[in-house]
Amino acid sequence: MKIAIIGAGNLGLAIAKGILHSNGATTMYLTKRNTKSIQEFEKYGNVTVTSDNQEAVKNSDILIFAVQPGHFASILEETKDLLTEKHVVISTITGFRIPKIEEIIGSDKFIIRSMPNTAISVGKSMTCICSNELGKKRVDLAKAIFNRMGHTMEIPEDQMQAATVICASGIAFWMRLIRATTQGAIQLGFDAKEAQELAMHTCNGAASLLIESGSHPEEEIDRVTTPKGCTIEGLNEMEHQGLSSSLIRGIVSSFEKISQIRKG
Ligand SMILES: NC(=O)C1=CN([C@@H]2O[C@H](COP(=O)(O)OP(=O)(O)OC[C@H]3O[C@@H](n4cnc5c(N)ncnc54)[C@H](OP(=O)(O)O)[C@@H]3O)[C@@H](O)[C@H]2O)C=CC1
Ligand SMILES: O=C(O)[C@@H]1CCC=N1
Repeated sequence: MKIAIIGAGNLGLAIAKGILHSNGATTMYLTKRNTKSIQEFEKYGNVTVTSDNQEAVKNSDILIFAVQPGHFASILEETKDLLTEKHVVISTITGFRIPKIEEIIGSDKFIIRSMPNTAISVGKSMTCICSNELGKKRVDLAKAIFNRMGHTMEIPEDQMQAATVICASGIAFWMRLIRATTQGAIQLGFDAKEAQELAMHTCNGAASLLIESGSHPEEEIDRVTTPKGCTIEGLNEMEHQGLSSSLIRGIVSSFEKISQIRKG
């Protein structure tokens, strides 16, 4: 597969690492305006680093756009005349709806909207996908690409904004929870390194329990909460302090912010 990542920033480079570590590309173009910081990627023999988006588009089939929302329209304008039937346009751009992409490049192109997260760099992204009408013929291809680097779910475009919050921003939310747990562990006497190890592996174990057993979180909580024990004591205190409520409110605020980005 000949893949171009247009906008090799935080997400673009995470995708590049995921693809390179899973040997998912025959050739890869990485673009950004200032290429100095990513020059090292050329050590992979099949990677070309350039600021020339048109060169990347001409020499690739799968185009993954990972630029800031405000830059996307002009980059599509710059490259649209080079798009042919070989190209699959994959956008990761927050709040940029498919009809808006079609307005610029036409509805006769294979368009996929994807929402990965930065865990794609280690092959653990939860990636949501939708497409335009024509792009339905390339959804399986897009899933195959992203399944190599985690788990995918096809969803209607109307749910993409919510998926952005839960899956993409979600990485930051979970990081903060792991960090807070680490701080608690330090207060209880572990050194910082041990504390983080305890927090992240316990988090990993909790997610794996659900993924592998298919059980409901409350079922697993019931298995841990000894009557009159320490777990229920801690859990109830967290809820008195608004743990679930603050998470839900944060998720909704994040969702509303995307509506503002879209209007902007
Ligand atoms: N970060 C994340 O976890 C996620 C981000 N997203 C979405 O992905 C997109 C990228 O986010 P993120 O990676 O955080 O942003 P970054 O700012 O880190 O990356 C954007 C990159 O685009 C490059 N760029 C800007 N203009 C051009 C241009 N004309 N041609 C080529 N490259 C260009 C910038 O480099 P330079 O200035 O050198 O050109 C920069 O490296 C956003 O739309 C975001 O909403 C979606 C899911 C998760
Ligand atoms: O914070 C943001 O706006 C982007 C979209 C999701 C993750 N990062």
